[in-house]
Amino acid sequence: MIRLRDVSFRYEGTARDGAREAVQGGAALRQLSFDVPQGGFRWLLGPSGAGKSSLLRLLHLAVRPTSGRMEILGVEMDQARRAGLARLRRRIGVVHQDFRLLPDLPVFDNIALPLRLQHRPEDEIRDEVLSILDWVGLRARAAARPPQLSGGEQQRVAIARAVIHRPALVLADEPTNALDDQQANRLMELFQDLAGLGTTIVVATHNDGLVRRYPSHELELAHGRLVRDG
Ligand SMILES: Nc1ncnc2c1ncn2[C@@H]1O[C@H](COP(=O)(O)OP(=O)(O)OP(=O)(O)O)[C@@H](O)[C@H]1O
Repeated sequence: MIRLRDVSFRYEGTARDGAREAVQGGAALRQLSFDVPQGGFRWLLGPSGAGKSSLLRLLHLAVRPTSGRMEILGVEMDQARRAGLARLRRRIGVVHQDFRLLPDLPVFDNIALPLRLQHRPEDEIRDEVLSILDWVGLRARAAARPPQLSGGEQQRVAIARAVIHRPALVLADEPTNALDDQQANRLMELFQDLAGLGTTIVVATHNDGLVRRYPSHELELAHGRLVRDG
């Protein structure tokens, strides 16, 4: 469950997720109020600069609202302590626009990371990673390093890493921009399956064709404001 009430956000410091140094400017997000129920799917739409990535950063707890109230997975942000936030973030899977894979680690270990953070037994990790590598069609590339992969392959690794630990919330920023139509359709089927199992999913995209093929509830931003919720 996500709940925002009058949430505004202005870049003033450096984002914890390593976003570029903040610059002076207006509010990136203005007075957003919306809910997403557990297991809900939302398209996040709007032109470049509308605030989609900023909203995903906020939902990923990489930055905090400048004002307003925000509840993520049942935790009210005001009350959340730093330790609690780290725990909460482990229940969120993210596909970053620029993938953010660890370049020196093999594909296998990149995907295994969220499971290792959960201290899962290595044999279990091996089974889970190999099975998702099959699903993304990259088992043969398990030992490769991310820089040796194509953009589409890297994006599929990023997707596998985001969902392997069955997070309660998945946030994806343009997760199909390096995929062909068939791969994008398979990703949407995965998202639909995950939502059916109770995962909340928010996907920012400019892929109009995909949105037409998979019509769903839309959150649309313009100049940092929510102009559509339906
Ligand atoms: N780290 C930052 N520091 C300062 N301003 C930022 C930062 N990141 C984004 N902005 C500004 O916040 C506003 C919203 O940007 P954001 O990246 O959230 O838009 P977007 O809808 O995701 O765009 P795109 O579709 O191009 O990714 C823009 O005015 C942008 O310049």
